[in-house]
Amino acid sequence: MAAAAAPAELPGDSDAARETAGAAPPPVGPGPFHGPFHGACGAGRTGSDAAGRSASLQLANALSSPVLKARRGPGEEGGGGSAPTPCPYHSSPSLQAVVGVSADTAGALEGLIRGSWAPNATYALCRLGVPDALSTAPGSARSAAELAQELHCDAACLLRLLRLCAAYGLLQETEVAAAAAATAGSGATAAAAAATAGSGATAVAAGEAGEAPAAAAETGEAPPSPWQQARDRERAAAGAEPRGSPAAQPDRSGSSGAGSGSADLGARSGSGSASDAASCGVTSSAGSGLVSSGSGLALLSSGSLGTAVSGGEGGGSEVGVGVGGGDGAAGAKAQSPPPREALSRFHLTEMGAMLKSTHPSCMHWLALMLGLPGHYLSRGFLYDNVKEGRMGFEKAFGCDWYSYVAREPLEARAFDRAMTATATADAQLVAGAYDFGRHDVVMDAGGGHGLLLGAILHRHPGVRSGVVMELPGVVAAARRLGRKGLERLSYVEGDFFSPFPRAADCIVMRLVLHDWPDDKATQILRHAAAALAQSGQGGGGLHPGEEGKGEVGAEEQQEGQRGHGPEAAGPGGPGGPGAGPVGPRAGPVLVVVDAVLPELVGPGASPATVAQLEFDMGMMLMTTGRERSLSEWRALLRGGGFELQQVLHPGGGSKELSVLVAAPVGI
Ligand SMILES: C[S@@+](CC[C@H](N)C(=O)[O-])C[C@H]1O[C@@H](n2cnc3c(N)ncnc32)[C@H](O)[C@@H]1O
Repeated sequence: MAAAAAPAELPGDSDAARETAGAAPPPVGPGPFHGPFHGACGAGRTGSDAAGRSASLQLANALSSPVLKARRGPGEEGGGGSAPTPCPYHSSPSLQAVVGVSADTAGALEGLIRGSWAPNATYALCRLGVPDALSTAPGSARSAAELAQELHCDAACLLRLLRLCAAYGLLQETEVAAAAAATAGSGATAAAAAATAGSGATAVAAGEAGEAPAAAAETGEAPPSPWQQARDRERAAAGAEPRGSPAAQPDRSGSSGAGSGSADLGARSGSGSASDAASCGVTSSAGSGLVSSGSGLALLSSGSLGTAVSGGEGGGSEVGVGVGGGDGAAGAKAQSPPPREALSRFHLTEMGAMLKSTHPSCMHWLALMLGLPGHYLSRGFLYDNVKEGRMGFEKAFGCDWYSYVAREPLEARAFDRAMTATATADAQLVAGAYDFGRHDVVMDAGGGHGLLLGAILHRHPGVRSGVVMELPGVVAAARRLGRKGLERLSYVEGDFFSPFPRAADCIVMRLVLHDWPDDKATQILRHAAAALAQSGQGGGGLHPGEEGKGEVGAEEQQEGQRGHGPEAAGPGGPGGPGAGPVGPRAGPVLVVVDAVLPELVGPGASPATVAQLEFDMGMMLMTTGRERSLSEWRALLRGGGFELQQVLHPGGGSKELSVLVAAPVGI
């Protein structure tokens, strides 16, 4: 009882305590796992010397080895017939871990446990505004320091985030000095600066000039800095061109940040003379907070004196640029090289550009949604969720997800637009997977901003009209987004837990049913079945008394915002693949677009399955919803009045959604 009442003890605590209590003395000497096996298990215990203990550990190592055990064969354990002497090391959990766990498996498990920082990193990147502050043009790359100043954040920390994001493929890192070197040779300012600095000044930034060590020796330039040398070695190991070779030089055509045809930091100053950087008296606060910027470098180029740029809020950083600083203090300051955040520049890759807030993919919003507290913090409540069987989100925030977004405008906006982002990837696939053109009225229930329905209408001219049924707030947002070119699309306010306000002969639900547990999903399905039945009775219009309620007319769509509305669905419109002459009308159907989990899961599951199962955790935490296997879908649909007819796999998308086509039973 007492033990059970000790809440602070986590599973494994008591094991750890036992291990500590019975722990073997620490190994002495060169360590137990070096050198050949020799001696017997008890040998180390009879002697008190370090060598004995070491031998004992070696023995423990050997005895614990599954390979040796297998070689010895049964009955040989302990050797010689006498009872084996218990070895304290043999039973040590630490030693067992070392000898009994494969490094590959342990490494894979560690990787799994640590997971990826990508959601946090992309969220931070977007929230800081980095994608919007960068472009894809290599020539307009900007230093971390410059970005930090503009975005009011810490330059050194930002640099580290940017480098991680570069490794994810979102950014490309280049060097300001390498670009600068391209122009420094002929730069009048460089020469003037070098002359002003006087001989004997230390060339602090020449290591950034973009030369390999050998080339530097030939030209008499200062050797590369240690971190630069380390990177050169990394590059050489990776088979890349060494720095300074033409292939390793960044695109110089647009090195605007450094200023064209002028001198820059790290310029080649010639043997024994001061580098431009040294002569410019670059200063650094406590050696860490220096901020340089494209504009700062431009000032260098134009020979401005005494330019000081203060860093952002947290950085406490500054750059002091003083061409012609001949005094001893300036020379001493110039000894410390400019920090990397002033030298490393970044531009967006094509993938990174999708994180701009203006990009039509809306990935910016997906990154925000996944990093904002609603999504990110609720993950920390997974244990509680499983332990108590109650939505972790509710435990974390005291309400359900939809109540939460109703009071958190940023999360609401991020959520709605993130839905559009994921719909963008699926819209074309889904529109082409099923012949919607055989239906008269297609309704997307819980259809968000209407991007999927827009793609369907665009691709299937045979559909007379499409209607998105959504919550009032979403319909209002959709009004602002516009639907230019899709006059057949309308929006209607509705609640799918009540009778649908309109009838339709095809009802689509993408990522709707997975939001809800079976009993709620069954309610939605029954209302959908009723709306389909209504269409069969000529009830394609509004229900009595519903005329005009919440309907968004074309005249209300004036505030078009490019890129987000259904017209952004992309190619594949009328005349595209899948479009064709209007054929015979089909019977009423429900088209569910959702994940289908495998019935059994084990090692080797596809990345899509892993993504689906991870999504399932999100559903459990935030919505009480769930992903379902095919047998679960079939049962759910049957309970809601449908018979599953077809399962289509259009492929693609991050978690490979399936298209389930079901017919209402008894219509
Ligand atoms: C996970 S989102 C999917 C949105 C869209 N179908 C898509 O694929 O992008 C679920 C949608 O259901 C809507 N929704 C939630 N509760 C609803 C209700 N009671 N009636 C109608 N729509 C609702 C939400 O506003 C949200 O847009």
